[in-house]
Amino acid sequence: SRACSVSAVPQLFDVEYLAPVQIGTPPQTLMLNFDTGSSDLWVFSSETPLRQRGGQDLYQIEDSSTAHRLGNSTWSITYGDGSRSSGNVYLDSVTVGGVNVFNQAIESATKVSSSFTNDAASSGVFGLGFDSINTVSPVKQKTFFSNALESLEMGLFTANLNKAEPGNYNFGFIDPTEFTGPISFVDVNATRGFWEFEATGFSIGGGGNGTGNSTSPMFVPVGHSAIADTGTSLLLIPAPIVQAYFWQVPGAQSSARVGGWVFPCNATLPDLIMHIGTYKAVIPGELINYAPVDTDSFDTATVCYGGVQSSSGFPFAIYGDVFFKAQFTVFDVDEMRLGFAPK
Ligand SMILES: O=C(CN1CCCCC1)Nc1ccc2c(c1)OCO2
Repeated sequence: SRACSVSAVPQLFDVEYLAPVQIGTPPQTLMLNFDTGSSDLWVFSSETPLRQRGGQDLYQIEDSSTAHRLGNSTWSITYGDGSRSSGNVYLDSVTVGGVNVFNQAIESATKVSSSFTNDAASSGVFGLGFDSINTVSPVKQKTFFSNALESLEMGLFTANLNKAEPGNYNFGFIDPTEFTGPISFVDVNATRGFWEFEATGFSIGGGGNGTGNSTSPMFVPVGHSAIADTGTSLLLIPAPIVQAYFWQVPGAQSSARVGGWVFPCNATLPDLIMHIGTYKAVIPGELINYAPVDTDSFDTATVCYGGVQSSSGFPFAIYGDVFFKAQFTVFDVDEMRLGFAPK
C-alpha cells in the first residue's frame, strides 16, 4: 500500500514511544522505539546473550523462513545518553502498518548495555534518520523509510505524539485531522545525518503585563541549530534559554545532584515558545513538568524534573518528545524540510 499508519505507545513518563513492527515469515511483531535521531533498525534476538535479555520479545531468526544473514557485516552504535548496542546483520521482510519492505537490513544484537537490558518493553530501535549515519560495516544499510520511499504516495512521514496516551506515525501521507493550524516548513540540513534545522529564538509564557491587556511576550533572539529527535524524551536547548525559563519559576534550581533543573511540583509553569522561522512552537507549561524526581514518593513528590534541560555538550539542540507532544511534525525527505503545526 502507498501509505500507512502505526500507533505510537508512550512508556512510563513518556520516556519513549514504541510502535509495532512485523519482522520475518511468518511475521513476528516487536515493539520498537521509533527514533528519528538514529538510522539503525536493531532488535533483541535469539543471538542476544541470555544475561543481557530482560524480558523483551525477541526476533527469533531461525523461525523466519525469509531471514538471510548479510555476510561479513557487523554494526555498533552509541547513543547520546551513552547507551550502546552491537551485533550481526540479517535481511528479512519488514512491515509497518501494512507497508512492506522485502529485504530490510535487520541488525541483531549480540551485545546491549544495561539501559536496554532493563527496558523490558522495548525490543529495539527503529531508526528514521538519514542513511549516512547507519553503522553497518563494511556496507551501510538503508532505513525502512528509505527503502519504502519509492512505494509511498509522498516522500514523507509524520509524528503525532501525545502526553500519556497513544499517538501515531504516518508514512506517505499527511492526515489533516491530526493538527489544527497551517503547517510551517523549515529547511533541513542533513550534512550530519540528522533532521537538522535552525531555530531563531524563544519567548516565555503568555506573560500579560498584569494590567489585563496581554502584551505579547518578548522575543529573545538566541538562534541555534537543532535536530528533530523522537528518540529523545526531553527538549534539550541552549543553557541561557533554560536559565531564562526557570528563572520565571519560583523555587526552581539547577541541581548538580539530580543532574538538571528541578522545581516545586506544585509550581505553575509558563509556556515556552520556540521560534522557528516565522513559526511559533508553543510548548505548554504543563508539558514542561516532566516527572517527579523521586519516583517512589510519586504521590507525595515535592520536587519535579524539567522537561526542558540544557543541550550543552552537544553541537546542536535536541528537540525530543516534549516538543513533539505539542507540535504535529512532518519529516519531508522529498523537499528536505520539516513541517510544524499546532495540534
Ligand atoms: O540517547 C538518546 C536517544 N536514544 C534513542 C535510542 C534508544 C536510546 C536513547 N538521546 C539522548 C540525547 C542526548 C542526551 C541524552 C539522550 O541524555 C543526555 O544527553
